[in-house]
Amino acid sequence: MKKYFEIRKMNNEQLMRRAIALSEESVSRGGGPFGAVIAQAGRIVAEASNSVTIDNDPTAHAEVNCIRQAAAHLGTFDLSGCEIYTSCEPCPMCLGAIYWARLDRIYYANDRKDAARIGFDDDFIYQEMPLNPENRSKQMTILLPEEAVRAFRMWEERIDKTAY
Ligand SMILES: Nc1nc2[nH]cnc2c(=O)[nH]1
Repeated sequence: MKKYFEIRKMNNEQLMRRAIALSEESVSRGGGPFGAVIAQAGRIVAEASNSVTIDNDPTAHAEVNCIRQAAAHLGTFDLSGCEIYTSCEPCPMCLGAIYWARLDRIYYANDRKDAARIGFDDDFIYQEMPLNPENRSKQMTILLPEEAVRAFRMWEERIDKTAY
């Protein structure tokens, strides 16, 4: 479904207020209390809220949903030149997605501690990140790297690839 956004240029506070409004609408609909917008030179190109419980998708955070919409809307996986406004500091998954999308800048309102206070694991996952894998609560086991390396070699050797 194609969405048409306002062509009005908005300032940082207006864009964040839109993200916050989306977070409130989300709670009213039974979703998580998170909203995000992506803008290009102050003009909204995508907006989304958290839909984890609505879509049964644990990755459906507001920022990830918003990145997917912006990329679809602009027809590119490279969102450089765009900025994200999110009602809460991105969790590590969303921060990774923001880096992968090459977004220029992040604005956020609530932070990871605020999210922890209402029961979300954002801060816990941030605490796990710098730990050595053997000290994390999630076990990680290396398996068959000598077989998996074949695809990496194929990629390295391919001359007409689309790098990202
Ligand atoms: N920033 C952010 N943190 C979350 N924690 C759980 N869901 C979300 C989300 O959609 N956004």
